[in-house]
Amino acid sequence: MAESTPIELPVIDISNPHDFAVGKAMLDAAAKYGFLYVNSKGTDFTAEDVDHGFGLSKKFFASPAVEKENCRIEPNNRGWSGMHIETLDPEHQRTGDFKEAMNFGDFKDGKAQQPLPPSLQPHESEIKDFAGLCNKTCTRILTLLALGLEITPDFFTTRHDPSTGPTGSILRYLFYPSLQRESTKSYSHDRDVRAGAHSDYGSITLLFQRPGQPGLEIFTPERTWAPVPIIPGNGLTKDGEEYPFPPILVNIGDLLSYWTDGLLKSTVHRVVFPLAEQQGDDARDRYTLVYFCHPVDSTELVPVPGEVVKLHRETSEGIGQGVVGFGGGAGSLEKGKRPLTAHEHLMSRLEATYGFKKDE
Ligand SMILES: O=C(O)CCC(=O)C(=O)O
Ligand SMILES: [Fe+2]
Repeated sequence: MAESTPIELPVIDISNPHDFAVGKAMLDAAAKYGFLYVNSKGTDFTAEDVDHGFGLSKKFFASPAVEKENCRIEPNNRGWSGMHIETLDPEHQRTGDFKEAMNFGDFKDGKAQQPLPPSLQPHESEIKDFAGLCNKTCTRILTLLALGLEITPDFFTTRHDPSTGPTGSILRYLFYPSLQRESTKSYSHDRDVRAGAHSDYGSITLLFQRPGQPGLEIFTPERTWAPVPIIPGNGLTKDGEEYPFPPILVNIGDLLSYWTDGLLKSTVHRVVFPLAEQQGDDARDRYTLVYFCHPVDSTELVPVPGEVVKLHRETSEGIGQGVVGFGGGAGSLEKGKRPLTAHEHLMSRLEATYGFKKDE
């Protein structure tokens, strides 16, 4: 079986979040693929920040299971989920995802609002700082998307400001053990996957990856699975320089797709064991850091204003056909019904994935 052709996505420089042309380029990519890279130079991160984040994640996943057990994931989506606990594509998966994850919710006055395991307790402020940098980078991206949509530049950022109220934003450490680990013994190539096909729930997602640890694939408009390279193109920036760390992969989530009536695409993706890994020549653990950015819980998802979304709404046939993010589009709300809040939108998605309702 041949590995399919990798997808080519644009790499966008977000160092100036007020550049209209960059906003348009970002909107184009978000509307066409739902995925794009941002150049790691011109974000709010240094290579050291990112290395340090991965270091903490490794330390956590290597810690004893009994310590992680005390931080088990809760219905608020915070905490640790062990191997096979999450099943992102329950219709097609026989076994849960071949991964472990640790989710951190909002920090308040510098403190995590959830139990932290002993391996991470001494690092609370570093984790908070990393989440803060993620939020800052998302502010740049959301400003550029607003420019592209020709609405007030702070339309999204004022609604994603965690200092104004609780949000559903999550920083997530992920660990996908290689096929040489004991915990992947039961893996069967025909039936199993590292993370099942899914779309993300929030506004935008940032994904940090490590060189040499591939696995992400996206479902293309041609209805094929395409691997996403960790470092795109020839591995260098447009100016022929090396990236300080692999470009951050950004994707649009269901909520932002819903909010823009499907103009921005929430693209289905999954994580697999790459062919080389399956053939046993190149066993690699994969670690990723993910930031799911969500609006403040109380945000009402009234349709995003402006001519760009309006024109899309008038010309698109997608509304109500399951391609505009979960639950139709904000613009197709029946008369007399109140808009969903960001919190309600998230809860409906989480219930569909974890089935928390069933256990209540
Ligand atoms: O780890 C990855 O590569 C992707 C993770 C992901 O898609 C998710 O957690 O939603
Ligand atoms: Fe995802």
